[in-house]
Amino acid sequence: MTATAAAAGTAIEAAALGKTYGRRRGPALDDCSFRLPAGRICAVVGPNGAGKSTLLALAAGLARPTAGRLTVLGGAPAAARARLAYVAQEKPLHPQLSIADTLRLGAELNPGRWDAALAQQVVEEGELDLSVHVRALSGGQRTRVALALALGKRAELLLLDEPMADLDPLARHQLMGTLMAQAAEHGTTVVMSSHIVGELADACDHLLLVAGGRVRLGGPIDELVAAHTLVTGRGSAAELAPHTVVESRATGRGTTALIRPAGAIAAGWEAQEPSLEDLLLAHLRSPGAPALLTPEAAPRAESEVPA
Ligand SMILES: Nc1ncnc2c1ncn2[C@@H]1O[C@H](COP(=O)(O)OP(=O)(O)OP(=O)(O)O)[C@@H](O)[C@H]1O
Repeated sequence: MTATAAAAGTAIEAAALGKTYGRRRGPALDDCSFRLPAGRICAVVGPNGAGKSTLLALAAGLARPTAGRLTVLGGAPAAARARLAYVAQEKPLHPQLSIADTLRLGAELNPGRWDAALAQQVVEEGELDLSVHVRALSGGQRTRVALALALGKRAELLLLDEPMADLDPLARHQLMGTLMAQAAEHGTTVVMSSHIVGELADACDHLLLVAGGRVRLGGPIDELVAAHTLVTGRGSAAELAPHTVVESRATGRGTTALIRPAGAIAAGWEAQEPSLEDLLLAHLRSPGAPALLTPEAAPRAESEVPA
């Protein structure tokens, strides 16, 4: 693959990326390196304060890194602004505008790419009256209007910060369906942070786990899950030494551990594939476990990156 072709296939690439807010604070992001291929539906997961919103704001070009390098759609994040849509956690909209005026503003700000029919469909599926002012909407209704704006922009990259958090289960299911159908039809890359594992397992094919400002896991979800094994046995955790032990816990019957196997698992241990939830919980409980980036999520060597 040529350097240009490789760049065309990359939505976001971070190399030793760092962000510190103010001199007195520790870094919100520290030495983060990863690559997100274009066309993926990527979940950004991590505990409160992990740096997820910071990463999305940097990718949206709304904040600047204090260390390292971040490339979005092949260039600087600010240069990609017209081709990406960002929905912030607090879903900022103009409260004094009606929904109709909000969509009209979306059309004016995105000449040549605005999909009025799609934006209107997203609003109408929520049975919202277009003449109602944004200030009169509930949190979940505001989220719907913010997603209508983002989808109407027909962006190549959607950056969604906890998009579904304040939606009721029906609205969540329905909006997620619209989002996934649109992304599949247009090859859109979607990056969304969430704390709801069920929502991610259904919708996302790629994972970025951030904890303590660092990337702990990155890659296709099925590859990350397949790289781990959940073992249960009467022995002690010490017997699992040849493998990378992400987390081990003493249970009534012996030990349960999530490992990254290095070779065969000894007799006496029952092995099974973990669920995505097993994987996330074990890594969240063991922030010191060695990080894992699959080959497609690993950043390219400097020599492969186009100037
Ligand atoms: N504008 C800001 N000024 C100062 N510190 C900030 C700012 N934004 C974030 N931080 C700090 O950076 C760290 C990462 O915050 P961030 O909002 O990125 O985390 P998060 O993973 O999105 O958390 P949550 O799941 O709670 O939304 C936190 O320690 C937070 O206090």
